[in-house]
Amino acid sequence: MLISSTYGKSNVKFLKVHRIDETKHNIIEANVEVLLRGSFDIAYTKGDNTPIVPTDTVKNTILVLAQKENTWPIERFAATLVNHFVNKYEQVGGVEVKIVENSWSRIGDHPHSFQHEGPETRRTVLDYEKASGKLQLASSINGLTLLKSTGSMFYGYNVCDFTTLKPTYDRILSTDVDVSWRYDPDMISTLGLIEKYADSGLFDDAYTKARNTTLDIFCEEKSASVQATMYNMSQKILQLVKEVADVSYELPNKHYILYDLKWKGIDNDVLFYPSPDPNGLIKCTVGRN
Ligand SMILES: O=c1[nH]c(=O)c2[nH]c(=O)[nH]c2[nH]1
Repeated sequence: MLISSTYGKSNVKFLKVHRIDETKHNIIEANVEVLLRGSFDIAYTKGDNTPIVPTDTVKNTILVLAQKENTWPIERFAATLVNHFVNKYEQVGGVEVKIVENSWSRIGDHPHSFQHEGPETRRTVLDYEKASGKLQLASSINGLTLLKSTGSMFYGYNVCDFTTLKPTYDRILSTDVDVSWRYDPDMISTLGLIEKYADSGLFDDAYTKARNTTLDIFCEEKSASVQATMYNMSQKILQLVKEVADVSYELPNKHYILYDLKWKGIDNDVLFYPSPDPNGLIKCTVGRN
C-alpha cells in the first residue's frame, strides 16, 4: 500500500537581474525546489502516468515564472509558484516550495557590482494544501558562521563518573547559525496575504531583525551556554516580529581546544586547535505562551 508520495524538481537555479535603470541593477541568485502531491497514486501503483505533470514541466514553470514575475522577496515568489500549480492542475492537491537565496551584496554603493558573502543563505519553505486552503510559511538563515574569543562560559553542569569536561569561565564560542521562524498561520492565512505582507516589507524586515538579533546577542551577551543564548535570541525575535509564531535555532558548538605546550615549558592560553569533530549540536523551538 502506498502510504504517501510527493515529487517535483529540485535544484532549479537561476540568477535574475532587475534593471532599475540602465546601470543600476538588483540581482537575486536562487535555488528552487517544488514538490507536488495529490491524485498521483496510479502512477506509483499501476504504472499509469496520466496524472503526472512531468518534473521537466515543473522546472520550465519555475523558470518562466521567475522570468515574468516578481521574485523579491523569496516568500512572494514561493506564493506565486504555489498559486500557479494548485490552480493549473486539478490533480494537484498540495505543494511544497523551498527557495534558497545566495548572499550577494552590493559593493559599496556601486550600481551593478556585487560581492558574494560566503555560504550564508536566506531560505523559505511554503506548504499549501488545496482542500483546506491551509498554508505554512517559514523562513530561515543558514550557514552564518560566528566566533567570539571571550564572553562565553560553561559551568555548573551535571557531573558524573563519565564526566571529564572541566568547567570554564572564559572560552571560545563558535557556531554555524541555522535559525528559522514560522509565521503565524492565523495571521498569514492565505496566499493573497503573503503578497500583501511582501508589499509591506514584512519578510525582509523579519529577516533583518532575526539576523541582527542573532548577531547582537551573540556579541553582547556573556553566554552561560549555547542553550541559554539561543533561547534569549529566540525570545527577542518573538518580541520584535509579532507575525512570527515560533523561532527555532539549530546550533553546532564548534570546539576550539587549547594546545598543550607544557612539554616546551609554555603555559599556553592563546593557541587553539580548531577541532573538526565531534561537535555539540543544540536545538530548540521557542513559542509564545
Ligand atoms: O554551551 C554548551 N552546552 C552544552 O550542553 C555543552 N556540553 C559541553 O560539553 N559543552 C557545552 N557547552
